[in-house]
Order: sequence, then C-alpha cells, then structure tokens
Amino acid sequence: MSIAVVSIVALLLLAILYSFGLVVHRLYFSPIAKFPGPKLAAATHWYQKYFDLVAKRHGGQFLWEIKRMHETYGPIVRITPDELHVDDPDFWPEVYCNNSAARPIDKQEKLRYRFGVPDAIFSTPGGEQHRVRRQAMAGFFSRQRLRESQDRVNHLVDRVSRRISTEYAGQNRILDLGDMFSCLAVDIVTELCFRRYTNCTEAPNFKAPLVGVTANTLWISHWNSHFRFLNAWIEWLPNNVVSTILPLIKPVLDLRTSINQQVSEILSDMNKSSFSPKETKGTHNATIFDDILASNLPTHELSFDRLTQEAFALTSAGMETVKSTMVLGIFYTLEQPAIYNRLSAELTEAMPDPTKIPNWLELERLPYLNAFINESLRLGYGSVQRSPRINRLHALQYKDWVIPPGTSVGMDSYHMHTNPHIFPDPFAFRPERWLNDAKGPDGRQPLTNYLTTFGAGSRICIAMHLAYMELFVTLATVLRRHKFHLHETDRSDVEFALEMLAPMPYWGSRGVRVKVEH
Ligand code: HEM
Repeated sequence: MSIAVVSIVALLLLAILYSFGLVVHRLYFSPIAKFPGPKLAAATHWYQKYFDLVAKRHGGQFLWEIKRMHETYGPIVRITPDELHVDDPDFWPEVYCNNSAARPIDKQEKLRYRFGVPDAIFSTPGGEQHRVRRQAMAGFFSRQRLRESQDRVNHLVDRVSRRISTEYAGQNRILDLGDMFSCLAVDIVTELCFRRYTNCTEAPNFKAPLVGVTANTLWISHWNSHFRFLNAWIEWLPNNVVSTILPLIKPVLDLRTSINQQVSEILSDMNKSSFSPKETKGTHNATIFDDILASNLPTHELSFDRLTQEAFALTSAGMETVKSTMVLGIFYTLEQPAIYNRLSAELTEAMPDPTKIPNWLELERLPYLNAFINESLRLGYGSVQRSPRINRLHALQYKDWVIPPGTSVGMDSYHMHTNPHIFPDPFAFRPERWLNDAKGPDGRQPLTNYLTTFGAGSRICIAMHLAYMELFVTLATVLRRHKFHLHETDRSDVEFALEMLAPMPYWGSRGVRVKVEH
C-alpha cells in the first residue's frame, strides 16, 4: 500500500474516532446531557440541518419539529447538541431579560456571521459589547425623536397613496401589497436613518430590485447559517465577480456600495474642522451616523466596516417584518367584512378629511386600530426563529431543572402567540381580544405582556417605536383612503407555513394581491 493510501485511511479512521467520541460526549457527558429530547437531535447538528434545509423539499420545518418535541418530551427540550428550547410563557422574562455587568447575556457566536454583518448590534454575541454599541444608537429611535420625523414618513406614505389612486384605482390592475409595503418600508428606513432614501416607492409596479433580492435572502438564510463559507465567499470576492456569478444579488451590492460611499464621505469629513456630529445629533438633519459618531464609543468601534455593517443591517431588518405585518392585517380586514367595517368607521370619525394624516399619538389613541395592529403583530410573529440567549455566569432554574451557566436557551413567538391559554382560538384573527384593557390568563398582567413580536429585554427591537409609527400611520392612511378587493388570494397566502427566519407562507404563494376600487 502506498503512503498516500495509508495516510488517507489513517485520516478517515481518525475522523471516525473523533466523530464517535464527540457523539459519546454529547450524549453522556455534556452539561445538558440529562435534558429530555430525541437522542439524534442531541447527537448531531445534522438533525436540525435536515429540517432547516431539505424536509418537505424546501426546508423551513424545524419549528414544527420543535413543537412535536414539546408534545412528546414536555416544556423543556434539548433541540440540538448545544441548545435547549422552552415552551412556557412564564419563563420568557427569564430568558429574554436585561443585560448587566453582573449578568451578561450573550447570543451564540456561531450565529454572528449568517447575515454578513458580524459587527452590527444584531449579530454582536457578547453582552457587554452589545450594550455599548446599542447605547450609541438607541436615542435615534426614541419616541420623541421619531415624532419629530413623522412628516418624512407621511411624505412617503402620501406618495404611495397617490400612486394607488392614479395607477390602480378603478383600472382593474392587480396590486401586490407585499411589493408595495416592502418598497415603502425600505424607503422609510433609509430616509430616516441615512437621509437618502432608496427610492423604491417610485419603482414601476413597485417591483424594486432591491426589495426582491432582500426578500430572497430570507429563502437562503438557513443555508447561510449552516454553511458560513457561502457568505465568506461573497464577502471575499470582488463585487463585479459576484454580480457576474449571481446577477440576482446585484441590487444588494449596489445598496452596499451606496452605504459605503456615504460612510466614506462622513469619515473623511471627520478630518474637517467644521465636522461636529455632537451638534448635528438630535437635529432634523441628523443621520444614525451622527448619533454613533457623537457617542462615547472608542475609536476602533467607529471604523468604516462597523458603520457600514450597522447601516446595512438596519436596512434589511426594517423591511420584511414591517411589510408582512401590514400585508397580514389588510388581508384579514378584506377577508372579514365585520373587521373592515368597524375599523373603517373608527378611521372615518378620526380622519374626517382623508387627505390629512393625523399625528401618530392621536392614531395610537384609537382603540380598534390599536387592537387591529396588535392582532396583526401577534399572527405576524415577527421573527419566528428562536433567538437563543446565553446567561454566561448564572444558572437558570426552570421548575425542577437547573440550566447550567453558558447554555443556549431559546423560545419563540410562534409558541407564545399560539398558546391557547393566553390567546383562545389562537389561529383566528380577532382584534377584539385586545380591547377593554385585556389581561393575560392570570387576570392581572396586561395581555400585551405576551406579545413578543419585537423580542424582549436588552435586545428588544431597537426600532420598535419606528415600526409602530410606520404601522399606525400607513395602515390608518391606506385603509381610510382606499378600498381594496382581494384578487386570487386566500388565507394560505398569509398563513405561516415555512420558517425562513421570518414566517413565510407555502412555497409558491403569489402573495396578497388586490384590485383597487378607489
Ligand atoms: C414589525 C416590525 C419589526 C419587527 C416585528 C421586529 C422584530 C425584531 C426582533 C424580534 C428583534 C430581536 C431579535 C433577537 O432577539 O435576536 C429585533 C431586533 C432588531 N431590529 Fe427589529 N423588528 C421590526 C422592525 C424593525 C425596523 C423597522 C428596524 C430598522 C430600522 C429594525 C431593526 C432592528 C435591529 C437593528 C435589531 C437588533 C437590536 C439589538 O440586537 O439590540 N427592526 N427586531
């Protein structure tokens, strides 16, 4: 036998031995070996990969598998070799809690690279680093600052509404609500955060390439999570090579180029004596970069890479979530005339002149609109993928179980929002469940405490107030001004069937399409 063959055989034997040792360790000696769950899921990450990538042809099935595990093994299960999952609403505040120096709460390091923005706050694993990075941006998304920006949101909503009136109303044309609201959501984020919007709301038929590609990245999000080298290749190869190999992602690269250019300009301005982000911060002209640069972050946190990653993450995070909530809400108002009539009556009274958009605070005081938005957020789920937390220093106690420090523990809003003890008849869209100061099952806690669409604790959605402002202003305006009819669309086009980080309907759905009466 040649040396080469001997070496290959030896390497194979070593690999087999290593794998065997790893499986034995995971099953019998891991700190979480005693937790219930399928042995195969505890032994190998390929169990999750199968459900994420290939089960039922398109993957996106791990959440349903987790649900099955809970039905078999109880409220706490080991779903992968290194992660536990809990299905118990009372435990949510323990897992998604605030982060402090004495109690650092981390995210998994391995999830850091899945969106190609490893240093954006969303991906930052370490609790301490996350806290300082987040503090630098949080003020930008305060309610007070956002209220001052409502005019800019109104302007974009008016533009979309004008297009509905002039290009679709009474013309028997089909309007894809998903495309329209995605365009609006991206333009709002880029206008507010960077003061240079992407102009997607001008795209013919609302088919902006950037929006299409950003949505498509969700369909490959599991592949990116499981096989990090895919993203690494895209990062490493020059843009023109990537655009040639994968022409579909060119609009994303263009957005990156435009963000890169803006950040370069800002960083070169820093050398000028007139540059003063501390003065610009908080003014009408401020961008998110002014806030970050005026913060107390150390210089190495203000690098070109960090700023561009943060900007790119904001643009992507603010699209699919907002769009799917709006689409789902409008679908149900059109499917259930009783909801439409009640909402319409409230909006007509609150907006006697439909051309004037009330301010956000006034809209928030409308009880049925509020209930309707809460219900859209409940069945929209936000992100349905669990986002595990790691309590680095302290053990957690769940009933008789002691969860060792450093263990990844996840929960998700699908299990929370479909829990029949909290939300009876959970799959029915019923805004009424939120009316009259509704309470949770203990009769004391507000029902809104169980609405986890925006996450909770120190990593709760940083732009939650912006999302609420978008939802109140857009839904009130569009539903007050226009009358839609569903076109070849039914419940299956909004019902959650595939977990692709965001909740997606069945593969092949053509989305929610309407015709416009006026
Ligand atoms: C209905 C709309 C939205 C929903 C349901 C939503 C949901 C969420 C959730 C669940 C998280 C926590 C993720 C985790 O625990 O890992 C999150 C974080 C985040 N969201 Fe949103 N989001 C929405 C809108 C937006 C918008 C409009 C933006 C950008 C302008 C945005 C930017 C972010 C960022 C940057 C984070 C990371 C925060 C951190 O790690 O501290 N989101 N969002």
